[in-house]
Amino acid sequence: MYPKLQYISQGKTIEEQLYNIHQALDAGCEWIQMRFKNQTEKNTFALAESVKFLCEEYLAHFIINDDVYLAQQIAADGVHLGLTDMKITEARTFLGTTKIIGATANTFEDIVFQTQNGCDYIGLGPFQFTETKEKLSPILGIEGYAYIFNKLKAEDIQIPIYAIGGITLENIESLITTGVHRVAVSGMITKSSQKEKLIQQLNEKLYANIIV
Ligand SMILES: Cc1ncc(COP(=O)(O)OP(=O)(O)O)c(N)n1
Ligand SMILES: Cc1ncsc1CCOP(=O)(O)O
Ligand SMILES: [Mg+2]
Repeated sequence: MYPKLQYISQGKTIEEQLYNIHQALDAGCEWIQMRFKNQTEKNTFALAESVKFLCEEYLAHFIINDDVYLAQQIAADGVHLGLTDMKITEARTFLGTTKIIGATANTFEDIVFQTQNGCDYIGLGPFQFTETKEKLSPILGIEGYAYIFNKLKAEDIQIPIYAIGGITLENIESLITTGVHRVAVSGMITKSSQKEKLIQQLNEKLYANIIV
């Protein structure tokens, strides 16, 4: 099963991205999503090659944001796709069944739709406001997660779900009360001056529950 913590990379340059990813891996992150927006094909490819090498060294999962072709080209472990990116069914046909395909959802209906289309996990959010992403979907808050997780339970829908969007260490316990046991985070780890301690604390909270 996938790690319960996914780090989404940040950085405006290849160097900044590599620095942040290396730091996250050194601090114990076991799953990296490379998110490098508005870049040339050449830059994105160069970064992806270096990140693949790093993730292999650290035995970490490595997925790429948005770009299914790049994920295949460099043999990444998979891809994360939003509601306006390539369709999950198309990506599955292209990548096959061995690759991880993550899908974004903002509502219960999105989760049902993306799950039926064959994704492996869901990134559900945004939890709260974040500067990391522009054009955010409606904020879910604790109430939104509680509502959606109740419906998932009632309809016995089972798929790994990662909360995302402005999440901090202080939010984890209340998220867990709603049924969330997995998070995808960017700013909290990138900005932390004590990454190793933070990741240890996050994992302690996420793995404290018996649900895996
Ligand atoms: C784990 C995870 N969940 C959601 C997203 C958001 O994807 P998307 O809606 O396609 O937005 P961009 O990240 O492409 O701006 C994600 N990346 N990861
Ligand atoms: C990519 C993405 N999709 C919804 S919120 C978000 C940003 C997550 O980053 P952060 O943890 O810094 O809010
Ligand atoms: Mg996207």
